[in-house]
Amino acid sequence: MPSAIETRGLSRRFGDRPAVDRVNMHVPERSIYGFLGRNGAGKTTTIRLLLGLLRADAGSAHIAGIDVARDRITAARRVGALLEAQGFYTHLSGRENLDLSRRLLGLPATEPDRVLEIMEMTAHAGRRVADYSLGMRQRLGLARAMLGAPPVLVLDEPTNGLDPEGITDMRRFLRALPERANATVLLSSHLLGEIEQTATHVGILSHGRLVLEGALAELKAGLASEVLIETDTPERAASIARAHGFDVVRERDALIARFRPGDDSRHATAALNRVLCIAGGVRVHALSPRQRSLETLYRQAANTAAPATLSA
Ligand SMILES: Nc1ncnc2c1ncn2[C@@H]1O[C@H](COP(=O)(O)OP(=O)(O)OP(=O)(O)O)[C@@H](O)[C@H]1O
Repeated sequence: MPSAIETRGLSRRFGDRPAVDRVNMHVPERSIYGFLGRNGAGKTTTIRLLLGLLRADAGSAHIAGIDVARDRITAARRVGALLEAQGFYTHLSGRENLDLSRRLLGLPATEPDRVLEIMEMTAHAGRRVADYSLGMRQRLGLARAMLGAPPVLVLDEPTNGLDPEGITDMRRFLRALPERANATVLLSSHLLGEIEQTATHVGILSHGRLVLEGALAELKAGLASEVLIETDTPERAASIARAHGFDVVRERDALIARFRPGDDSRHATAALNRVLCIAGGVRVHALSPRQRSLETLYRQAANTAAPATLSA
């Protein structure tokens, strides 16, 4: 599948600290790519590099096939962004704000109405932005990012600060965007639930390194299945299971057995049960399968990127 965004060895330091460290990113066309990482992981710096707002120290970034460093203006025309500061004139209406932006971009006069309709904002277009809810402002921001129909949309934490209803609303728009706007969406967030519910692909950034990337469903399918062991004697259960070759970990108060990827989890659970109850005499109250979640992927990926590996 062709890439809407592609970076090779993309790097940027601040002082002697790498903020973005040799990142090779592939965002497939028409995907919703969840760009995940803790605060300070380097998401915003990567986005600024992609938008040509910051120069890379090394490596390259291509947006819709255009090299951002070589042809910043053309690359910028292929990407629409919704960043934190929206900068609307609040005494003007939504439509007037969009019209100002479209004039600056030299786009046809029909553009504001086109994007307002995509974002279901036509009915509110004549109202002053000062009277908009935060959710409506975010929708207007998204509409503005779509002016000129760029093939790539970059959205930085688009649900930040929204109330639950606004979040549900925004997620619905996000999921529909590739189809409605005929665009690829890079969605930056530090919220796993957000990405899990909207993204088709993920890239996980940790200490400036891209530690995991791929189609979310495939990554989840590749995860080993896990079961939660409920027992009154977790220490004993863990040591018996380990002695029989099971991979057992403690997570806060829970005891988890992780099977190998590809293992039949029903057989593996039965084998674990035999070992604990029959061979070990452990009283097991329950062995419950755990959902293969983005959280597991995230935890495993983040653990593979200790800061010690970061020096260039
Ligand atoms: N202009 C700057 N000068 C110095 N250091 C910076 C600058 N911008 C970012 N950094 C540092 O680079 C690292 C990555 O920051 P960045 O803002 O890209 O992370 P982030 O993943 O977007 O986090 P957040 O979600 O908090 O915005 C951090 O250690 C940050 O302190």
